[in-house]
Amino acid sequence: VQITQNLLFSYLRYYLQLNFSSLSFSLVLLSQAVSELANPELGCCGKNEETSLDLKRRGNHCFRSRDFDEALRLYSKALRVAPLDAIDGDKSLLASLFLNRANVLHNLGLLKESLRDCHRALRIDPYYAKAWYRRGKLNTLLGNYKDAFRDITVSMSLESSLVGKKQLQNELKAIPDYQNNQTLEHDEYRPSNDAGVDHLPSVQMEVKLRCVSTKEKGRGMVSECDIEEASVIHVEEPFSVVISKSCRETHCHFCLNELPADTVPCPSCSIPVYCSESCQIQSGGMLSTNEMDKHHIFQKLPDDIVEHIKGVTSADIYYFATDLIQEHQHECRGANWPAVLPSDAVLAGRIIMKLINQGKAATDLSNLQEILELSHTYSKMNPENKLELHLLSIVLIWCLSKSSCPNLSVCEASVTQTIILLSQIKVNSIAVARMKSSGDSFKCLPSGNISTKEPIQSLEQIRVGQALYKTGSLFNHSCKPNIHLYFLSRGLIMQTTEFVPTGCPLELSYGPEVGKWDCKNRIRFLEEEYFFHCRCRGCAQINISDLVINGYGCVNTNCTGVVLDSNVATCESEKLNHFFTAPRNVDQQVQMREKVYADVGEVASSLLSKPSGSLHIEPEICLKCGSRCDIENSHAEVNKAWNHMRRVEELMNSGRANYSVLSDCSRSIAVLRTFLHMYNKDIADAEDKVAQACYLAGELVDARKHCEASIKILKRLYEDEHVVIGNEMVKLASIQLASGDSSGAWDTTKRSSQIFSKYYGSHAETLFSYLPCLKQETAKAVNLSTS
Ligand SMILES: C[S@@+](CC[C@H](N)C(=O)[O-])C[C@H]1O[C@@H](n2cnc3c(N)ncnc32)[C@H](O)[C@@H]1O
Repeated sequence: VQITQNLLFSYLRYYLQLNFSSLSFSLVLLSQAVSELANPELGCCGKNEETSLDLKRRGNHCFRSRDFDEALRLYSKALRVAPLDAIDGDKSLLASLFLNRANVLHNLGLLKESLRDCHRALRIDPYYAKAWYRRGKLNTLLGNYKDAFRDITVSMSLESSLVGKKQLQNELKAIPDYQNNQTLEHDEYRPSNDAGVDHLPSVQMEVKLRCVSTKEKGRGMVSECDIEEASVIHVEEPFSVVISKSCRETHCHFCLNELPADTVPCPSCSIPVYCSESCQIQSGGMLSTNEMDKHHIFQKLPDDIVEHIKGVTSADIYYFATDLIQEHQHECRGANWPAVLPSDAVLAGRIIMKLINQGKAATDLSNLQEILELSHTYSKMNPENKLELHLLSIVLIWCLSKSSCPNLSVCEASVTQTIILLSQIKVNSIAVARMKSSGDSFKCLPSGNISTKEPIQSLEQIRVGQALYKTGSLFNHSCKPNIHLYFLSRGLIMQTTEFVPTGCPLELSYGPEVGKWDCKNRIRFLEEEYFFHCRCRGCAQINISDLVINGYGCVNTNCTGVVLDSNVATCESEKLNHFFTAPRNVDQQVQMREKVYADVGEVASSLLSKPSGSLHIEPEICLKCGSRCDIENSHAEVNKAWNHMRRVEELMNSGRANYSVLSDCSRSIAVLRTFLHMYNKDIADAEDKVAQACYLAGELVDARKHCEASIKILKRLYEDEHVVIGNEMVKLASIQLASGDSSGAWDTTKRSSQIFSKYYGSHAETLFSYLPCLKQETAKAVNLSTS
């Protein structure tokens, strides 16, 4: 650590001489990470028996005082730090912790989770009578009577006292269908564990893609055939993935799905947690095996019961997929660098180790670029970004070589190649996202009713991880994408959102989209985050959305024209000029001219009532009637209205929404509508917020009015069937449902489902858990109103 720090500081000093007066936030974080690496207190992420025992004692205390949530938390924490071989009394600490947690889960009504924990306790200790007993009870409750009978029989065989045996005999008799169970033949044991990783759909045989190269965008994917809308065009498992730091305690470190209550810890370090054994093994490898043959104690039992014991306690079923390179294994050596370093560096570490373990990368990493074949934009990065990459790569190579790969040489080649790898990760890795499930609107209550106490659902994504997909990274960006990307577990799925003719580029959005931001903001974002100047159709052609999204209204109250500020006007004029000045051959020029006239014509006729091609863009001048507008004044009024809206929002969040608050909101919207263009996105946002407030206050007629107003604007900014519109329609449907308009709600739900399946195919209902619930509720309401 000392050597690395010295190296880093000399590097820093060198760069600071080159006129770096202040360090960026990420560099401050990096230097903090290096100090943490050097801190012996924070340096070990291994197991700790004492801490685990203490957590167990505290968990027991909470269990006794019936604070089951806290007991669950403490036992799970204790499991994370319990060493594999630790003993508590005469039992394995791990096994007893799993059983204690099973008792808590049972009390919380989480029967399947509890059953899985019993199963875990028994795989560690097959003689654990209490675990067999608990398993039997749970299987009885779950209706698995045959298993219950066998579990309690095993528990009875391990029980030494006569009283205990008698009690268990009574338990056996209480199992329904007891007589039948005694005569049932043995059948294969089916494990009840492991939700497992979702399976990816297949791409239809006829969909064919090709990689082509262009001067403007480098390599990119195009279709080799006509592809229908909503077709799956590409599925891929990642080359490597890393979980987001913010999701470490809430999501599985392998499949990135939400963690269940019965989390599975890593057997050899205290950092990752998994949703199942299968994920743990795929990520970190297999540690323990079961030696069932030595269990002479069970030999007196009938054959079917012995088979049952083997089935429950055998570890064999978890050996599948272990030929994969486990991405966490090299991190699992007691060092804390994977927890301390930024995600980019941990991902780079995983990629390097995978390639070394596969025997592909040289130990000085000199062939890294050739193997990965990824583009990068190192030369376009600013010096501070570069400095960060240089420092990170030194730290990473040092950590890898010290903690897990002594063959890896810390030399110029390995550091240089790692710098390039980090810059490749910046532009090629993809954020793995999930739809946010907590805080969902109209949560389905157990009764199946929809609660109007919750805020309306909003389409919010959380970034659960970062992954490198080798083919996925060949798809270029467009602010008007024709494909959409989503995830099942770690797997990526790409689907067309419109008909794509043969030879057409297949492009997805890296974040910015027409309708979400105006052109200058999209361009700035892509330059800052991805270091390229966007050359997509959305940024090259004039479109209505870019003109109105941040536009002001005309001073002439009868005029529907738009007024632009100087930034937007400059950006939009450049688009117009670019088409006529960019060097092209004559054919192309004619084609482009026709195309741009067609687009401008569309904009002009629908919004500006100008003849095709006569569009002239000037700041502060209405594009339709030519009146001059005082944008500074409009801007000030709009800001005042927004400040007011924000205050109102705070009141609403603290539950103090009432009629006067709502009428204040309506006044603010009126101000926005006076000064902004009628399709300005701020009005849509404000309408949406007010709709939500009205919904919460039970003012459903107003809620509907505002929600519909928001949808109307969004349809102008995006396309009619954009997923954003689908999301707004879900809100509208819930308002319609609450206000008794069942047929309207039914219709809206149907339309939103169509939109979601265009974007998420058959997985729409799995990914948006509220959709089936809403469908069910609207169908029920329609049936009620017609019967
Ligand atoms: C994930 S890679 C896509 C594949 C890449 N074109 C290649 O050759 O490997 C992202 C890089 O592609 C280029 N790119 C993608 N979309 C672009 C766009 N709309 N305009 C210009 N360049 C683009 C940029 O160089 C960007 O850094």
